[in-house]
Amino acid sequence: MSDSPVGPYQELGRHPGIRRAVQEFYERIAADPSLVEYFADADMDRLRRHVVELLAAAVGGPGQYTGRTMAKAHQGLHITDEAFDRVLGHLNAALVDVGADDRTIREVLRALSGMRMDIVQE
Ligand code: HEM
Repeated sequence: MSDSPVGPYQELGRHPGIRRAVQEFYERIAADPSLVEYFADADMDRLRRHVVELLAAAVGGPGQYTGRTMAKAHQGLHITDEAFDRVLGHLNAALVDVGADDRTIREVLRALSGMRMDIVQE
């Protein structure tokens, strides 16, 4: 019998844990006056579903990301570096809230930081 390694996907509580973190994340974004405007026309159910898929895949979980590319999804939104940093800050706080450990949080943030070039299009 072999032990199954506990990776960041398991540590986050698999899909249920990731869904809770993403719920928490968008509650924080909705409460941030500097960000709400960006999301005014967004389909939030689709967005949450796609972010869950993307995060799960980013931490080695099963399933596929079925949304648009990051460049396409954020095209025309004029997202600034400052807005990007605030969004990552809310994700960090949401992950702390759901009890993720530091190592997992660093791993998630590192994976997403690499998407800045595609998302920030001032
Ligand atoms: C690493 C950071 C980010 C990730 C991983 C991310 C991820 C995503 C994903 C997966 C989607 C859905 C794409 C689809 O449904 O096809 C999306 C859409 C969207 N994102 Fe981001 N995002 C990030 C940063 C940001 C920032 C900084 C903002 C604004 C300040 C933002 C605003 C939006 C909006 C408004 C949509 C919806 C667009 C629409 O439905 O028309 N995102 N994002």
